[in-house]
Amino acid sequence: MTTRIPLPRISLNVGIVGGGMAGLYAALLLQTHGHRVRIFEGTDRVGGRVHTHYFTQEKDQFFEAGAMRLPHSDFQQYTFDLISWLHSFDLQSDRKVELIPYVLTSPGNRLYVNGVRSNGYQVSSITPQSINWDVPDEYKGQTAGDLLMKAIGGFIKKLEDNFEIGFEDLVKNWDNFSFRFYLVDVLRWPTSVIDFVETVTSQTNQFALSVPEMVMQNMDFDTKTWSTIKHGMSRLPSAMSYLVGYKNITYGARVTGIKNTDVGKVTITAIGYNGRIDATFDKVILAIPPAALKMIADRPRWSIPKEVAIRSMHFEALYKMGLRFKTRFWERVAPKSTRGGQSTTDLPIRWIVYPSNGMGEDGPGVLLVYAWMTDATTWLPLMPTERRSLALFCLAQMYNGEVDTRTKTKIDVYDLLIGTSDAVWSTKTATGDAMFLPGQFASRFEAARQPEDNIYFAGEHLSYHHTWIAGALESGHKAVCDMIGKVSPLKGLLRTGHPEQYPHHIPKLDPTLPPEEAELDYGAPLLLGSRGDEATPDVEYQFSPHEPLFKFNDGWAKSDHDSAAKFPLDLGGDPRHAIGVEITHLAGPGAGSGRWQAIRE
Ligand SMILES: Cc1cc2nc3c(=O)[nH]c(=O)nc-3n(C[C@H](O)[C@H](O)[C@H](O)COP(=O)(O)OP(=O)(O)OC[C@H]3O[C@@H](n4cnc5c(N)ncnc54)[C@H](O)[C@@H]3O)c2cc1C
Repeated sequence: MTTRIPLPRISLNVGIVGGGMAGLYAALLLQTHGHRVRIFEGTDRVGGRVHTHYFTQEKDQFFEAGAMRLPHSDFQQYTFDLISWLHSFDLQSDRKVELIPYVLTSPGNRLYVNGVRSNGYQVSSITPQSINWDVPDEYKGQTAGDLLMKAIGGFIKKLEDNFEIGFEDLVKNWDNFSFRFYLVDVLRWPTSVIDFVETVTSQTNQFALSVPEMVMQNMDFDTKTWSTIKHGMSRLPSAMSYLVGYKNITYGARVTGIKNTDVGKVTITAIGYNGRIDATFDKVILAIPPAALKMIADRPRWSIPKEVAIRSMHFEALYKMGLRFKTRFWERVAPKSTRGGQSTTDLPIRWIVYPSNGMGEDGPGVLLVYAWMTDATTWLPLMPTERRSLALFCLAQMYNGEVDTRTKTKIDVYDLLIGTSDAVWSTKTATGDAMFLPGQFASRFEAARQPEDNIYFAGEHLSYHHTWIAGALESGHKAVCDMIGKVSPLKGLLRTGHPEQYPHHIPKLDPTLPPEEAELDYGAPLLLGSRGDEATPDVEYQFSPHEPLFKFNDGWAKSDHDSAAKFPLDLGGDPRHAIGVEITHLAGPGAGSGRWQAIRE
């Protein structure tokens, strides 16, 4: 039987700043409850920290510059529910979001730490003894995994039993302490043991984060089954933006001003190469990282705790380089070939992640190196070509001289390289990932999430699950609930199964239908923009073009019901102002031309 959710008496016009996962999710949720949205995205693409870089359009020639894997834990249900919700639509094949297994660890993964080569499959089984790490005798035979679980297992158990009580307890008792302090002063671990566990299971200085942050990060990794998205994680924001409706998104629009109006609405100012737009909405969601929000100077001043939170919530840099080689040599090398998973080293590259897509295939393949925190920031001052040289130098230490079992030739990563693309997620561009310092869950989190008049806040940093897509979705859901009252998250009709098994017909999206008629027969009145888009008709806006070329309506475009479609869909961005990620492509000798080239995105 079909339950229809009635259209709300008042359909709100909501401006959303940021087209990342939090912003897109909030937009879809609002639309399914009959509200209209316009997303302002500063760059020329949606997805934010979900960003697949495609070296070529050939199969599996990509790397994930941002999010790459999804653990099947209870806490990640937001993401899987969203994906099954997307399955309710008859999306065309290049927008379908299909899960494939992600291999977290695999036989043949390596460990190269302290100059010792060891088996990195199940890296948590490494003991200090096995890699000559000098620790007091009673610790020599203990594995990194056991040590870590002894430290945090009790906290994780409490969270699993009852998340709310467990988390409150964790914050009340331990938030003011760094994880390192807890290990030294409470568990009395010697520094050498702490350094061993940190080096092998995480990244340099990660134990400087708060106890709750470390517990949450490890809890999410303590999951057996993982997935990734076939053909790249960008499929997810791409499908979402299609459903939001292309005409409801303005790209290249960096928001620089937010004002409360006298009649209780909110005006957003966005700029780009093509001009400036001022648009007034009933309500606004700011789904951008705090470093980006902080730099919007022209906005209301909120409470002291809120302003301190915006200034201080801690983010850490992340660094990834995708390297495309002529062969998937890591799958063919003797004796330690591998399919998927990751190797660990104390060399600057820290982790080598092997692709879970295209395993066993012939032809070129892409692997990536991945560093967090201090291990990431040390890459940033280097020139792109230096970064490439360093990555290759480290990979050569891991593989050069070993034999490719198929060609019987020696592996030389320099010769095999076709090209690189590296992604710098740094606080310079207002990203990285939220990783809270001591005291920040207790003193910053609630203040930062609190709505202010008609302004609401979202982003992974405002959820319990930092560094995950699920956290961004959870925050988008909370912002929408704060705005319109409690609503359910987006869920598929069935939790599992293929679209063909859904009990209702799968609606075809018909762009000619007006939105009011475009209802899914299982319920929500759908204002999804891909059908009957009318681009927020009641929104008052002014567009001030930089160039006469863009002049229409005597130099100002003002919305009304007849000319609503003129709402600019791209302000052109501003190449001088980097938002999000800096991506640099370098062609290697294997690219064909023999010249090594650099292209900056
Ligand atoms: C390297 C890396 C690896 C990761 N790995 C995983 C993983 O394996 N699994 C997982 O689940 N998660 C992973 N994550 C985390 C996940 O990607 C993020 O938690 C999530 O995507 C954050 O979404 P968001 O909407 O909160 O923020 P964002 O994605 O940062 O979105 C914010 C958007 O706002 C835009 N913006 C910023 N300022 C302005 C402005 N002034 N005006 C207009 N627009 C603006 C930005 O361009 C961006 O599109 C990873 C992240 C990174 C960086």
